[in-house]
Amino acid sequence: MNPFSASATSSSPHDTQSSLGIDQPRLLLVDDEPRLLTSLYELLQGRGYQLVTAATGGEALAHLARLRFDLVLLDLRLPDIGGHEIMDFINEKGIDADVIVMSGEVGIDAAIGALKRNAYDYLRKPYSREELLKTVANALKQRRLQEANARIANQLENSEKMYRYLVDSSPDIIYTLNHEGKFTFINDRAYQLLGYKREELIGQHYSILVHDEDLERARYVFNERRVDERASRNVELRLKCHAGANQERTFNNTLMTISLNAIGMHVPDQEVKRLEFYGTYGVARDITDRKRAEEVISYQAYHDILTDLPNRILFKDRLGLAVIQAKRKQTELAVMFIDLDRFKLVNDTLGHVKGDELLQQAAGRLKECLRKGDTLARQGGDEFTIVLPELRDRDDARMVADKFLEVLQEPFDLDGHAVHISASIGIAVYPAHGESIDELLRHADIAMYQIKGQGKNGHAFYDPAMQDVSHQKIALEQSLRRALEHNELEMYYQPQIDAISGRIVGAEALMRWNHPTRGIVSPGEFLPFAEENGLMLPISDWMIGALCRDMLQWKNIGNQVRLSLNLSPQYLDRGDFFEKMRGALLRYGIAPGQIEVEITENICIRNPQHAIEQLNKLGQLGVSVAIDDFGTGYSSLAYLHRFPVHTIKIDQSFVKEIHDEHGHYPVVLAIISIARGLGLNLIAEGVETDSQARYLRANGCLTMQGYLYHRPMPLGRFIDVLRGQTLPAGVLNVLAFQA
Ligand SMILES: Nc1nc2c(ncn2[C@@H]2O[C@@H]3COP(=O)(O)O[C@H]4[C@@H](O)[C@H](n5cnc6c(=O)[nH]c(N)nc65)O[C@@H]4COP(=O)(O)O[C@H]3[C@H]2O)c(=O)[nH]1
Repeated sequence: MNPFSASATSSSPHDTQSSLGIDQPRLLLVDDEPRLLTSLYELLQGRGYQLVTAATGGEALAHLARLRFDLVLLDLRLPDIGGHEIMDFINEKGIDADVIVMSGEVGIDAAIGALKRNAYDYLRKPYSREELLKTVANALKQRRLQEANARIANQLENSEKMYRYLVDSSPDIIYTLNHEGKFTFINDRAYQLLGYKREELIGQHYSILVHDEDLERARYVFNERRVDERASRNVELRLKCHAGANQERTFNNTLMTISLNAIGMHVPDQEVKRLEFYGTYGVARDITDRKRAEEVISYQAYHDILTDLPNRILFKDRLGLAVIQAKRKQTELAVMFIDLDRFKLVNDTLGHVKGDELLQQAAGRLKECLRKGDTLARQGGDEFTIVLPELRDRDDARMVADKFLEVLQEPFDLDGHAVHISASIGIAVYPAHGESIDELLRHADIAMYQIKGQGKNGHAFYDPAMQDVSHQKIALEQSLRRALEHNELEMYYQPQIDAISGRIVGAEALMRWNHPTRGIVSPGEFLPFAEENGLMLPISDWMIGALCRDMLQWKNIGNQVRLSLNLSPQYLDRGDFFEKMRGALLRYGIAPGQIEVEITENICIRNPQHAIEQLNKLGQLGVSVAIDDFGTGYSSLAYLHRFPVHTIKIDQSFVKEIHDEHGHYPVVLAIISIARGLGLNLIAEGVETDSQARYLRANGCLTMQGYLYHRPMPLGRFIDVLRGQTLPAGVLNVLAFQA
């Protein structure tokens, strides 16, 4: 039994921890010769080693199985199990311990056998103490180095793994190029983004990826040699993707925009003692989506989304450039201002969606009339502007304008509705009509308004005399405001006659403006203007008050005829219209049943729900509703059921058609039968001749309004006429004639 084995080790029986590094190296001393084992033990003791001894092969194997050793000092000749067998055991079990064989064997075989079994060294007994100590120290040193190496190798391997993982799972393309610009490494992302496999790119020149137009810029980045902060950063380039192979990108699989950072790679040159360039290292980020978003944003900033045309900002820019060019080349250019006539009507009647569709179709037609280099833009609403650079002469502009009018005249198909519109076009020519952008645009606008004022559907070149017209407009606005303040407005009344009895059954209130210098101005001249300038609401407020005051005077003569008043769409749209009306009737003590409001068909379709509510409230109050100008608007018959309508007025344009009392006028007949079918009252407007009156009467329209009976008249005269109701028919006619 080994005398040292119990005391020789302080390790726990299950201790398998290496003694190198943290603890002292652990050595197993194996020798069957007690004296040798003791002297070996004593020799190594106190030198910082943990020592375990074994006197037999079996004992040695037991220790090896239980503990981890750094070094085994092994005698070959043991009584039970030989040294070689112990080494075989060590090798087979993969025990990580170095072995120094100490043997008295003189034959070479023992030494060869030991070295074959990976012995660290072979010491022939008797060995010198120094030799043994040195060999042990060397073995442990080598072992320490090996372990350190293994640790470093392991760390390197881990770090390599980590970097490879980071590189391959990076959202960016990461690559290296050699000094010739050929790929030496590229990560997996290249395949996902560009559609090229790694092996397709390795060895290829970077230029196969770069968009031709960007090659020049790419040269600097892909050949980047700098490594400091001056190295390329965030350089934008377009790369070509592998056609078809790209699965991830759903759009634009031919080009990808990247933002590229690159730095040079260098190795120390031993001979000349400086850094030698051997390639570049780069990271490319896919910024296609961002670029796209930026492009969309910038496109939207300069284009009209509805029609896809340049907007006013881009137009001004283009016009500015065209003016500079024209100045340089001393040529003329034309600026046009187009406003679609009747667009508002379409928008109000068919709704905004159809209105938008009309604008799109109109824009498409206008675009087709242009040459390359011309710019068509949408200013907003139904207004378009055009610049025709390098005009040969004004006839060119005239021809283009004619073409515009021609293409817009064709009916537009809006979901089965054939819609007709026209346009008013104003033209200003550089330099004659202005040299600055604003001047040209303003003058084209003035020319356009001139056409509008002249009945629309045409074009006109700017003329300085037109300035007067626009000044007149400003003056008109000012004087209309003054008219309200100075009480220059007045209500006239036109009687409505029962054709059978010849009696006045109602009257239509029509507004007049007693202009201080122009005399009596009819509403057609100032009300549309008031609508445009926000004056319609105060004017309508005034109208309600004036009507109520006037009606009090009829009341005083004991007359109860019904009064029709015209209601502007803007007024009906206003939330408090109903309250105003009710308040006024209450204040003046007027019976609502005496009032009928006239609305045009278009009002019913503009905002049907609101209109229905307002008109229903009026109906509940007792006020009745008449549809004016019936048959001229866009309303469909279906609306008649939805509105609380009591009366339809046949528009005077249809009445005018009647020349022969025995003729056939289908539109008039259709309107009469609609009124009859729906149980509505019917009034014919603009009756001027006996034959018209007779035709209407014969076909069932019994209430007439028109010059044949009475012209619209001021209140005083109207009251006289009402008083005369009791007079014989002949006297009535004289009164009518005087009016
Ligand atoms: N040729 C001819 N014309 C006749 C005859 N009988 C009546 N007229 C005219 O025909 C127009 C009928 O009025 P409207 O259709 O409601 O059309 C009106 C109405 O839409 C609007 N309007 C008139 N007064 C007011 C008002 O107080 N408020 C609002 N919102 N609109 C008004 O202005 C339009 C034009 O009014 P006025 O110039 O007064 O023109 C009136 C009237 O003077 C005739 O036998 N022959």
